[in-house]
Amino acid sequence: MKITLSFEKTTTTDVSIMVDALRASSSIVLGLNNFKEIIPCFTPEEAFKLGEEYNAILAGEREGIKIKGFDIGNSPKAIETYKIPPEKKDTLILTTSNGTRILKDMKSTVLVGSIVNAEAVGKKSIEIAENEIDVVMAGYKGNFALEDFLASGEIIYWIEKELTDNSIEFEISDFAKAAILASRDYENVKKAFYNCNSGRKLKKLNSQDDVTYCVQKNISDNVAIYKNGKLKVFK
Ligand SMILES: O=C(O)[C@H](CS(=O)(=O)O)OP(=O)(O)O
Ligand SMILES: [Mg+2]
Repeated sequence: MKITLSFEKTTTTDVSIMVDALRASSSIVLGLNNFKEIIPCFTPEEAFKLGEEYNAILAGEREGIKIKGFDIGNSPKAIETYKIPPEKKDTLILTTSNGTRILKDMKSTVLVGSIVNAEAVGKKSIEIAENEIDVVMAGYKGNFALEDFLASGEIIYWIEKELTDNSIEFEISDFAKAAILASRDYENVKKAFYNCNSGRKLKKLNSQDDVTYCVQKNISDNVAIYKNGKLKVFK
């Protein structure tokens, strides 16, 4: 099994894991506790159209702030605890600056991962991959994002552990190994989540609670799979 780490675009047609730790991946993984399906889309206009078509709830942000006319921002906790009105379907339309955009061009089997489901997504990726798993950091508008690197390291740590425990031969790229090493000290990981660009930006927007929520390790067994334009829990 070959394990790699990439930025924005995947290098495989086998299995990719999209990682946008602050906050899209966490919103998707935890949002699936409340919504049966999440439809990621790329513009607010598209979201409004899909919202009507599916009689769905709208969530998303631009510059970290809830989009005008939307029901929820890109807050994992707000999405997870949102009370769906009886006249609406339990479908969520989600548009964010980075994570949902990254999903668009992936031709592989795509799972969604973060710190909150690192063990679950790591193990599931091994079950379904033929010979390659590529962990893909979403980043921030074309730039490297520290939180995605650290969350990817946590996921790859679990992939390596599972492969070792099951005596499956593997090869991990040096970039992926670097992410594992960087992610081992959990206290430092937490500090980094609060002090990275996205963490500081969310603090300024009074959304630091979301950082606290997103940095919790393995609180969910949900593995989201992106298929036919929809994200659902992969069973
Ligand atoms: O809402 C988010 O957390 C980010 C955008 S920003 O960093 O707050 O501007 O979007 P995401 O697609 O989850 O990276
Ligand atoms: Mg992000």
